[in-house]
Amino acid sequence: MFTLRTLLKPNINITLRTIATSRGTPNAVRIVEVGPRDGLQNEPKLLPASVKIALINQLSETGLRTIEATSFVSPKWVPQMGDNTEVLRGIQKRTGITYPVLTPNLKGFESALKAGATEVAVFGAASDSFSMKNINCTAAESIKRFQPVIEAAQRAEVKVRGYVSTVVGCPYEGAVKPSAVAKIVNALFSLGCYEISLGDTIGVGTPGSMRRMLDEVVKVVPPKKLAVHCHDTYGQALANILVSLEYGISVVDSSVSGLGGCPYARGASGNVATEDVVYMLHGMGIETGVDLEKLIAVGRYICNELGRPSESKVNRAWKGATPQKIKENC
Ligand SMILES: CC(C)(COP(=O)([O-])OP(=O)([O-])OC[C@H]1O[C@@H](n2cnc3c(N)ncnc32)[C@H](O)[C@@H]1OP(=O)([O-])[O-])[C@@H](O)C(=O)NCCC(=O)NCCSC(=O)C[C@@](C)(O)CC(=O)[O-]
Repeated sequence: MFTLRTLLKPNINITLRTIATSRGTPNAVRIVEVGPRDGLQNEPKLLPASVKIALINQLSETGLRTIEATSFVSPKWVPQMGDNTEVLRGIQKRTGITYPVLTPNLKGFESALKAGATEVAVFGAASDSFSMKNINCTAAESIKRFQPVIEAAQRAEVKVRGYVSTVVGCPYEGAVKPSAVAKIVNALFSLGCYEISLGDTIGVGTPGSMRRMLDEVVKVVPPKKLAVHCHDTYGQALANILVSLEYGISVVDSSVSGLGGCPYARGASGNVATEDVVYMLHGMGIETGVDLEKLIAVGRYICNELGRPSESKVNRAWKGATPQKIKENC
């Protein structure tokens, strides 16, 4: 049964275990911008491909090195991503930037390859109910489905990232056991994914539940091979990212202006906003290579297209301060 109490269970061992597991906060973080995919996939109104292309091209100017462009999933399941080939072919691909796409099966992988993908991602979950709703198979079945995708990608010299959803809580099953997360993380890593992104799909995690989960996961995959993917439903995303940094994780997924949500996770809000993550990291002296001012302009562009205010607190607060002024202030 899903209860917040289980997720918020206090853990008196946190301090001791944090000291024991802390690998030191990294000096630099790579941000994986998921706005064009995760951010837009849930939009009920179909956006023209030209807007998605303009969004990605503008993001390419901000210093981001990884921009998830689209997904090669069934258009019956996620209509918004039905223009995947047009988008991937239409963007200006910059040297030094990768544009990964989601591929749930071999059919998706083959279409992505034809459209010019050089990096793909498979996506599983730590809870069977979410996996069934999302990709129509259990977690164990998904591993069997991903194996030929990863093999085909290896033959084509295409890098594969692995996602694990519901790493803390599942909208259908409630609290998820850290051991279940570690099991699928290990399976994806063993299959050949170069990095595993840990998704708090419905944004219910707290620093306590993140630590309990990470304690198990870092036993099977080193922090350097992990990323975190936090949704901000309960306003905990930045705190959870901070905890992940303490574990030595240096890759953070986020979405410009906090766009998004998963169509198969009721009530889940958008990803943590890239502007907010960059602001926090720069304030901590951690490099991202991202120009915050340019990013804010991109956030405003896409929010204007969608006709809604930005979900990023930094974007809303930004009144034309230069990055230098911000640096001095925080
Ligand atoms: C995985 C499937 C396809 C299985 O769906 P299925 O119905 O089990 O697939 P199937 O193999 O039985 O095929 C059924 C139909 O789909 C077609 N089909 C089959 N595969 C493809 C494909 N790749 N591209 C295009 N079409 C495809 C196939 O050709 C067939 O067409 P029909 O004969 O009926 O005309 C389906 O469940 C699906 O597309 N799910 C989409 C899930 C999705 O995109 N979810 C959102 C992304 S995950 C996420 O947001 C979480 C994450 C990653 O951000 C991390 C986090 O926050 O936790």
